[in-house]
Amino acid sequence: MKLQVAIDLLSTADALALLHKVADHVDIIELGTPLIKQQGLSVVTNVKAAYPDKLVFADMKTMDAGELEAELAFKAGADIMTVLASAADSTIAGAVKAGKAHGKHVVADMIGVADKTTRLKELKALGVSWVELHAGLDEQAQAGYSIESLLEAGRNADVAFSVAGGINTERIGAVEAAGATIAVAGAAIYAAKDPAEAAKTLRARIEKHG
Ligand SMILES: O=C([C@H](O)CO)[C@H](O)[C@H](O)COP(=O)(O)O
Repeated sequence: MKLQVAIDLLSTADALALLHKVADHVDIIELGTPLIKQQGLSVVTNVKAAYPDKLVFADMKTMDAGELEAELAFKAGADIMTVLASAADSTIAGAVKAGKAHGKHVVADMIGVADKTTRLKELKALGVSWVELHAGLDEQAQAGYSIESLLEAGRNADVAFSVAGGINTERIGAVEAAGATIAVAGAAIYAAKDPAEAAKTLRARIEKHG
């Protein structure tokens, strides 16, 4: 299983400072939606220039104009961009078309999708590279939040998936056991006292589970 760091900081300088500490321990660098909204797509270009050998993931959360927004992300240097799974099929198909034209990946973010089983099948047919089973920051803040419903959807999925939603050292083993190909960790790394140590520990948990 690969490790993706989600950077939900608000400046390119802070993102680069964090990456200086953690890049060696992660496979995929995600530039979070708030970061892209604050800095624009220049943050994607700057991070890709600094880390050309890493996969750079632009968390666009595109809801409309799929082909256009995917084009913008890929032209800025992203290797992977996200479209919302709740968007119209035509939006997702447009993003996938741009992904194919650029030889890059489009990921469908399942945030807010209630009927996961049906949508997962449709997304596979639409040709996304993988789906992200995701509970966003607001959902995580609700009382009684559990990652289990994401893992259950993953166990039953017939498509490659990543998981995002408060992954930490306690939860990452269950994420891998559910069959995820990528674990996404945001706050567990960027908000840690020692981000390098946090990323290293998450990586070690993955290696321990094989
Ligand atoms: O995608 C995310 C969220 O919608 C804000 O942009 C997070 O990056 C994702 O949830 C991973 O972060 P953590 O949940 O803090 O691990």
